[in-house]
Amino acid sequence: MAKIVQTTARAVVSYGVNPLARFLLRIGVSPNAVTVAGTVGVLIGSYFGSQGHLFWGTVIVTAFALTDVLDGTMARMRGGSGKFGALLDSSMDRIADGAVFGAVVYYLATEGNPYGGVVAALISLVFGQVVSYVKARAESLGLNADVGIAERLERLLIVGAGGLLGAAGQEWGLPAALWVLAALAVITAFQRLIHAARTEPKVPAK
Ligand SMILES: CCCCCCCC/C=C\CCCCCCCC(=O)OC[C@H](COP(=O)(O)O[C@@H]1[C@H](O)[C@H](OP(=O)(O)O)[C@@H](O)[C@H](O)[C@H]1O)OC(=O)CCCCCCC/C=C\CCCCCCCC
Ligand SMILES: Nc1ccn([C@@H]2O[C@H](COP(=O)(O)O)[C@@H](O)[C@H]2O)c(=O)n1
Ligand SMILES: [Mg+2]
Ligand SMILES: [Mg+2]
Repeated sequence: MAKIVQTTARAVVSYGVNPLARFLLRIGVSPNAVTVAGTVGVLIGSYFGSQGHLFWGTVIVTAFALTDVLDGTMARMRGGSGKFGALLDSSMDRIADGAVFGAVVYYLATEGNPYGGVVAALISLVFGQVVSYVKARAESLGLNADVGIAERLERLLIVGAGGLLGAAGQEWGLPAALWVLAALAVITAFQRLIHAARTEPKVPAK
C-alpha cells in the first residue's frame, strides 16, 4: 500500500518537478544545494507550526518537503546519483522529520497536551526515526527492510492532515492523527524487523 501511494504521488508531482529540475540545473544549482535548502525551509515551516500557525506551518513544510523529490530528480537528470548525495538526502530527512515532530510536541505542550497528543507525538518522533534506522542498518548488513505500512511519505501526510484539521479549529484533529501515526510507526518498525529477519540467508547445517 505504501509503495502504491509513493508511486502514484511521485508520478503526479513529476509533471511539475521535471521542468523545475531541468531549469535549476541549467542555472547551475546543484542537487545537494536543493537538499540543504529544502531542509532549511522545513525548519522554518516547523517553527511557524510550533508557534501555533498550523495552516502556514503545514503549507511551508509541505512546499519544502516536496524538494525531496526535486533533488533526486536533478541528480538522475545530471546522469549520476552520488553516494554522498544519497547520504545527505537521508540525513536531511531525519533532521526535517525531527523538526516537524519537535514542533508538534512544543505546540501541543503549550496547548496543555490535549488528548495526550504530546505522548503520541513523542512516540511518532522516536518510532519514525527507528523505522528509518532499521532500514538503513539492515541494508548495511546486507538484509532487506524496505517494507512497511507507514513509510516517510505516509507519516508526513498523516501529520499534515492533522495540522490542517487543527488549523480548521478541530482541537482533536492533530492529536487524533498523531495517535494513528504512533500506532502505524510502531507497527512499521516491527514489520521491517520481521522482514529483515526473513531475508537473512540461512547458514547450511553441517
Ligand atoms: C504543527 C506543525 C504541523 C506541520 C505538519 C506538516 C507536515 C507536512 C505535511 C505534509 C507533507 C506532505 C508532503 C510530503 C513530501 C514528502 C516527500 C518525501 O518524503 O519523499 C520521500 C519519498 C521517498 O524518498 P527517498 O527514498 O529519497 O527517502 C527515503 C525515505 O526518507 C526513507 O524513510 P523511511 O520510509 O525509511 O522512514 C529513508 O529510509 C531513506 O533514507 C530515504 O532515502 O519519496 C516519495 O515518496 C516520492 C513522492 C513524494 C510526493 C509527495 C507528494 C505529496 C502530495 C500529495 C500526495 C497525494 C497522494 C496520492 C496517493 C494516492 C494513492 C492511491
Ligand atoms: N542531493 C542528492 C539527493 C538525492 N540524490 C539521489 O537521489 C536519490 C533519492 O531520490 P529522491 O527522488 O527520493 O530524492 C538518492 O538515493 C540519491 O541516489 C543525490 O544523488 N543527491
Ligand atoms: Mg530527495
Ligand atoms: Mg530525502
